[in-house]
Amino acid sequence: MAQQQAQTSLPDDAISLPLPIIELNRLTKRYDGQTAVNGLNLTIAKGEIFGLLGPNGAGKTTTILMMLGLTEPTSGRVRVCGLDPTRQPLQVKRRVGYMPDDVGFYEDRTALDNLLFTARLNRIHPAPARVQALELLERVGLSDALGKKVGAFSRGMRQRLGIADVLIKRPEVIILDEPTLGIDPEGVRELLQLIRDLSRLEGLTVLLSSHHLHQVQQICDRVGLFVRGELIASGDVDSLAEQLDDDRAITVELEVSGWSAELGERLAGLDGVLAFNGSAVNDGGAGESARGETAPDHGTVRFSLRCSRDLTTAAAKTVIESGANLHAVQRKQYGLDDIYHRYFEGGGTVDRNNGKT
Ligand SMILES: Nc1ncnc2c1ncn2[C@@H]1O[C@H](COP(=O)(O)OP(=O)(O)OP(=O)(O)O)[C@@H](O)[C@H]1O
Repeated sequence: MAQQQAQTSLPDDAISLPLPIIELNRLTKRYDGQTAVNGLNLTIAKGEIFGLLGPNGAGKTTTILMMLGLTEPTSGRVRVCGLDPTRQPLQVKRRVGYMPDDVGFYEDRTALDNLLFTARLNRIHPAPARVQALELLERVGLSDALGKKVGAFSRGMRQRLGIADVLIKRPEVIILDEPTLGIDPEGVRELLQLIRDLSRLEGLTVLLSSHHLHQVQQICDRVGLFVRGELIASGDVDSLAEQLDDDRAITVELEVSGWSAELGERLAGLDGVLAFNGSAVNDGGAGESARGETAPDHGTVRFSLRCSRDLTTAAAKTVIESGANLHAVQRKQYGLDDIYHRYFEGGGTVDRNNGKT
């Protein structure tokens, strides 16, 4: 009881809430009557890695440009590090590092020279700039290439140099627009790991735009799904899947020998079955059938049930009780990946009510 009283008497400000670094309220941008960003509300906390995920043309770059003060919102409010980018673009630029999808470097200059040039632009004294540039080149794994001309760099090397380039001014926030574009899978893995380490070690806030769910999933604390200028869901990966897939349908897959039409009917009739599908295994691969009863009697059949609840045990029991042989049973819950493709296939068409398969 005494403990409870002590807890309730704590002042409000004793509860540490994550500090918002980026705040967007009802942010809207229209270009010649076309709405690129529509009433966007989003808060990103200090130290967070946030993934802005969406297909081409969703409005990700436009949102980023508004955060940087490079394009003016039609309406709504943006705050980055507590600053208004439209009115205080230079202050924002000092605190935010931006890496566009195609970073521009002086191709005929070395990696080190390019970093020193950026340092000069940011008014960093030459001596500490050199120390910092060498340190950053090491951090991004380019120490061996510091004297190499950037024109000879691979896409992955350029992106890593791009990260060093945005970090040289020691920003609080880094915004990376499609950072993994055109990099091979191994390079992508290394780059994402680097971004995550930087954020974790230095408390750096990262906003990453991408249309690759897998990449965003690997490193982001939270993801926002952006489609046609609207944020249709945001949260950690699990909560995102829940928000988008209201019925959380589960698929149960069975492989059964000694199949009978009667068994097909019993399985399809289980309470909670939304849809079903069966195909014969032992007939040379042919014989895909939409309904269990058309599969051959006594043969081996792969049967799949889409269910509103987990029917794995009930389905297995039904098979065994029928006297057929259950070779395999597998429960599959659709992940964010399936949901993402369901929403974004067909160029980002979204119909939250009818878009589900
Ligand atoms: N300067 C502009 N003038 C007119 N329309 C524009 C302009 N910039 C963007 N748009 C339009 O706004 C919409 C959003 O574009 P935006 O580049 O922000 O999307 P995105 O999600 O970043 O896509 P991508 O990954 O292809 O860059 C698109 O329909 C685009 O054609």
